[in-house]
Amino acid sequence: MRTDVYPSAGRGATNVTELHPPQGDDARGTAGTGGGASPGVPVRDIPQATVTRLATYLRVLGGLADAGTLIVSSEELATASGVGSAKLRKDLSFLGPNGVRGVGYDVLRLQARIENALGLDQGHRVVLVGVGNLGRALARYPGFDRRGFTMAGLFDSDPSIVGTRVGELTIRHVDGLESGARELGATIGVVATPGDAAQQVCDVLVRSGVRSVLSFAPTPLDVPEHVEVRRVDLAVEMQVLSFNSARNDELAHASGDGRPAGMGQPCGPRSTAVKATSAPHRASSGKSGPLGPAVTRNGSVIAP
Ligand SMILES: NC(=O)c1ccc[n+]([C@@H]2O[C@H](COP(=O)([O-])OP(=O)(O)OC[C@H]3O[C@@H](n4cnc5c(N)ncnc54)[C@H](O)[C@@H]3O)[C@@H](O)[C@H]2O)c1
Repeated sequence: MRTDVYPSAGRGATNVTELHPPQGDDARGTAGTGGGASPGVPVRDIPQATVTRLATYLRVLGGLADAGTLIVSSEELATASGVGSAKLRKDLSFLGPNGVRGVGYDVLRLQARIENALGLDQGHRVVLVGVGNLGRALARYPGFDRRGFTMAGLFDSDPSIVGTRVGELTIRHVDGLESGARELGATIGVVATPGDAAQQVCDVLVRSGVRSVLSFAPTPLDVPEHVEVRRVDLAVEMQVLSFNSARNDELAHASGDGRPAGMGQPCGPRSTAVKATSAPHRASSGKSGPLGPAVTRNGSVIAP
């Protein structure tokens, strides 16, 4: 890790987070990149854990809106999001008055309110650097667009793929990243290069004016104070799943249902995801499909 360039940031700095950061409600959110017009608490004061759940509510609301559902109760929305309804009401209270007691939430209105708080209402233009196995898969994913993220530019250093197309986009050489990202109006940079190239790529993104970086590289990144970095590590996610599975076994053992404690059944029917999938909670919109993915007890949404 370099520490010379941005001495006030870097690993452990408050603006560098791992995917699924500690869920403590004390951590203040980072939703202040946009929005802020909600008549509730200023977005900078929304706890990070709430910000994460707001993104989940937004996904569920999107499914409801697609299915033509107009109103959803807090219980339905909470169940579909995998949280308790009290927590959901508390989360939504940060956005100001929402919903009508005994009636529910206006789906489109709440969607717009959350988008505003998360800074999504203007949309984001994304440049992706490193169009290898992972980058290519991300570049092809159609789901970003409908959630407000437009894949605007692809960059790589490999001359054998520069000039080739992925979907609608032509891969550009990374030498043109700084001017290209600026010209494309990129607000988010995705780093999918090998670790040894990630810092250099990140520096160029920062110089181009990008203020949010999502990195899949296994190395920590140093960034100036005004830049937000999130690092995604699927191995960490699987370690969390592994831990939860072991904990569930222990709880089952302690409650005497006869199942052995320990990690002996990682794929068994007690896995959180399988259990949630086998008995998914659906909002009673009268339609079976609008909520799409099944939801785990702890709030993660399992994509279909
Ligand atoms: N976080 C996770 O869960 C996770 C999962 C898979 C992969 N990864 C990481 O994602 C990264 C990409 O993995 P992959 O399997 O797609 O690798 P890959 O080798 O298939 O692709 C890497 C791409 O980056 C390009 N590249 C290399 N140096 C570059 C530079 N300086 N500028 C621009 N482009 C450059 C290469 O030409 C290649 O196209 C790796 O760092 C890998 O460790 C993370």
